[in-house]
Amino acid sequence: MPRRGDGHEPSVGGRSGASVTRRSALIGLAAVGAIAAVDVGGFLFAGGRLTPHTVTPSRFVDRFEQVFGRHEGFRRNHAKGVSATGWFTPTGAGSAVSTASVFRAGGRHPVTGRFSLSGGLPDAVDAADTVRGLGLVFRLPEGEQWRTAMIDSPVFPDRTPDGFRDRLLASKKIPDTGKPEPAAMASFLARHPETAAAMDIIRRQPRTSGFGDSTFHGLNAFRCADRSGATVPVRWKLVPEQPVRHPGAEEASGRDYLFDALVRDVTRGPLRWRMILTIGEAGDPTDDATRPWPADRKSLDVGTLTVDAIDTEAPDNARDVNFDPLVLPNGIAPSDDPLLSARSAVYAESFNRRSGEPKSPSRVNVSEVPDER
Ligand code: HEM
Repeated sequence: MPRRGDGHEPSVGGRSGASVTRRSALIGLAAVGAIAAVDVGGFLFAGGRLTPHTVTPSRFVDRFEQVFGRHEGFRRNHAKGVSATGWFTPTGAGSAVSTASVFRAGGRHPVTGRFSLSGGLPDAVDAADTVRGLGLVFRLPEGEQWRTAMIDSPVFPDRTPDGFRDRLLASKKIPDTGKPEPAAMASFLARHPETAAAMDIIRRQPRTSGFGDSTFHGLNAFRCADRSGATVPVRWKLVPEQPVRHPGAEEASGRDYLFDALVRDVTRGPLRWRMILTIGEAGDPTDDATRPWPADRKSLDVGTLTVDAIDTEAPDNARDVNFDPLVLPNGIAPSDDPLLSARSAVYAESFNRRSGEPKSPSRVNVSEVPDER
């Protein structure tokens, strides 16, 4: 089971300045998954940050399979999950920094989401300290989309795609003990002090009780552009409106207890999160997701995400979406974060592999969740 800071968190890759072209190419694609087939290889290497000698999308996905095994039809990371639907209501505050239609006051945009746990095991046992994920597709006017995938950690453990791929191996569990080889992780951390520092930050964040009271962080920096063309660096997060609880470890029980609780919560009424856009200042790192920005940075409350339905993964719902973080609307562009382009390319490789494989039922079947524990 992947744990916070142990090396199984999803990571990303990067490219700068190409979002408009990519977005334009994607508008009008009817199938949400079709993105995967568009531009994996060429775009990855055109970015110049990944080379065939280091990380390729295929080698990266091979690494996930090496660590977690090959589970046909499932995502190679964040394999266990459920589909969700709802909508996003902008406050209009985001229009101060971005022309994106998703931030314009007055709209209500349909959203498809997916709640997940990190790691490549589709039948993983839910655990309190496994990294929680939320992927979202915002369906915007004129066929635009915004896709983002976030986790409940305040920083990412890795600065580069290579670092993430190496960390995965260092945290691979050995069958004898069911734990990673301590010497392998120690050696990795000695070579990656930025990961050691990020893990300290992650460990200090108190755990919350489940998906509904988790804050989900986008972590990678992006750039917003206003009407005059002026740009600012941004990061975003979703902060729960649900009361936050910090349970003791003894509260966690049941193979699917996190997903079961999510299903029950939504049965009682919609869940809501505020989307907060943090505005970076000169000198704030935009190419290093291991480093937080100073706490006093200006932030904007740009809208509310409402989730009112959870569904078992099935054809044509979130199961068949690639939550590629470079599918961006006009008004939001990638930063120079090297994780972004790698992330885009590796997600596409994972998507392409799983799309061509036979499908097994998802571990979490929403209709079988008992009403009460
Ligand atoms: C080089 C860095 C990364 C790599 C290689 C990576 C890899 C992957 C892969 C292979 C998947 C499955 C994709 C699919 O089959 O659809 C995935 C899913 C996911 N990743 Fe990453 N990841 C990276 C960074 C990140 C970061 C920085 C975040 C959070 C900010 C993140 C959050 C997620 C989430 C939430 C999912 C599940 C999305 C879904 O439900 O489909 N990843 N990742």
